[in-house]
Amino acid sequence: MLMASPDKRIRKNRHFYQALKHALDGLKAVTRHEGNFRRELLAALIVIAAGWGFNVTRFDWVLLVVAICLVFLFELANTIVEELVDLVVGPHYDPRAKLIKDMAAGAVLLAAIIAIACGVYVFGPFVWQLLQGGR
Ligand SMILES: Nc1ncnc2c1ncn2[C@@H]1O[C@H](COP(=O)(O)OP(=O)(O)OP(=O)(O)O)[C@@H](O)[C@H]1O
Repeated sequence: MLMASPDKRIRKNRHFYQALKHALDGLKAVTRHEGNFRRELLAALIVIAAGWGFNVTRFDWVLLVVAICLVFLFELANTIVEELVDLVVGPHYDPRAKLIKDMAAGAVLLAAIIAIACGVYVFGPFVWQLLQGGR
């Protein structure tokens, strides 16, 4: 279960900075408590470093950034679904809870497959060239 920030206010945000702080609190919580999110952050940093190293084209950068954002957004949505299901169902087995969580995990899996396909499209030719050069 994720831990909320200690701020106990439940009324509407009074100004933009308050809304921004709460949004950042949410991102901080998911980064601190979700191992998958941290692993994806590390993978994103490696992909960005590889993009730099191989000096990929602007189009390739767009593909990589969209792929990275896609995975982060789906992982965030999956975490929200898990938290909501746990809030409603609690520590009990419920076949609908299982279905909902499995579908949310399936959505992350699809996003990850799309991201991997983008990675193979961008880096595949470089890796192929390296392998050819090594022979
Ligand atoms: N209340 C429940 N009733 C039935 N099945 C559940 C319930 N909670 C979780 N499950 C099953 O256990 C799996 C893991 O659920 P859990 O909430 O622990 O996700 P998780 O392992 O933290 O996922 P992630 O790795 O994406 O964070 C779910 O995909 C689902 O199949």
